Amino acid sequence: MEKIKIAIQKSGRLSEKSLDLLTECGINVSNGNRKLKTDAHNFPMEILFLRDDDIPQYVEQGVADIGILGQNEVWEKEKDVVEIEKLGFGNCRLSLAIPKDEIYTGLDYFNGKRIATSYPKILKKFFREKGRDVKIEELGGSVEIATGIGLADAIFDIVSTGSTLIMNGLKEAEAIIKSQAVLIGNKNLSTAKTELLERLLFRIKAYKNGQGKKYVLLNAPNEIIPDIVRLLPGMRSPSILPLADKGWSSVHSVIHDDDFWEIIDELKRLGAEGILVVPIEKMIL
Ligand SMILES: Nc1ncnc2c1ncn2[C@@H]1O[C@H](COP(=O)(O)OP(=O)(O)OP(=O)(O)O)[C@@H](O)[C@H]1O
Ligand SMILES: O=P(O)(O)OC[C@H]1O[C@H](OP(=O)(O)OP(=O)(O)O)[C@H](O)[C@@H]1O
Ligand SMILES: [Mg+2]
Repeated sequence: MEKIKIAIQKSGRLSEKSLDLLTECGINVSNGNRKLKTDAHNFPMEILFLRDDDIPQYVEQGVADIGILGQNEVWEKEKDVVEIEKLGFGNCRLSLAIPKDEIYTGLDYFNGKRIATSYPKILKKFFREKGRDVKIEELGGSVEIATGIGLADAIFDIVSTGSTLIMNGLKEAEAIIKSQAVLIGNKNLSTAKTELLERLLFRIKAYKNGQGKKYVLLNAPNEIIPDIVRLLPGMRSPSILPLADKGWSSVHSVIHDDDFWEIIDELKRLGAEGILVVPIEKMIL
């Protein structure tokens, strides 16, 4: 039987979350013995553990059929691959940063300056579009050190919390682009592999749909049910079941984490009782 080959990061920011996603999709992978290639136990899938920089090229060539990596690497490598699905982790931005005591005057500040980065293509394209002339110093990593050692006047690198910038005496001047982990794929997958990809995607979407949502069950007197339904639209509409206690119903619905507490407060104010909140593992729409 044909297997789909997926490339994930061997060790780094995305490794654990990539494996966790496969686990959430019911795909069991054992990687205890540092093997760089392994088979899933219960899905026709082979997992390749690689440097994230190499994944776009391998997916383009078909060495791997699909891969998980940051959009930043996909954009930088400019390989002929398709972005299939955003995965909702590895969220970060690519930013220009300068020494903290400098006065930032807008993009003109960078005219003629040396900027250190591991993302020269993205940076070159950005300044070309903005019509500014900069000198790019390409570095493989530890980019934040570049200004402190006199290699560059500014840097362009990944920022998340901003603490690496602060620790290295820098401040964020411009956030250029946002990135997150994505699933990418080869453009010419066989029919069998496309079917396997569809099965995987179905599971990824079911997992993603359940993220950031809660299942809520509550009891309420029938006269306030219309108000509660207005608050809890649910997926289609909430389920309403009569309780053994006449004049009362049980309402079941899905709510987003974002407005969770506001809705709970309002439900209580309306007179709902016995509110039960349950995490959602998967949701198939
Ligand atoms: N601080 C962060 N917060 C969130 N996501 C991040 C952060 N740093 C990096 N990422 C994302 O995770 C990806 C991998 O980051 P990591 O630092 O592990 O890369 P790397 O050092 O290039 O690894 P490799 O050894 O595989 O080349 C990045 O390309 C980016 O998409
Ligand atoms: O804004 P922050 O939350 O501080 O995160 C940003 C840092 O995270 C990444 O490095 P990582 O820690 O993955 O180490 P690396 O240099 O080995 O890639 C990135 O290259 C930045 O240096
Ligand atoms: Mg890398």
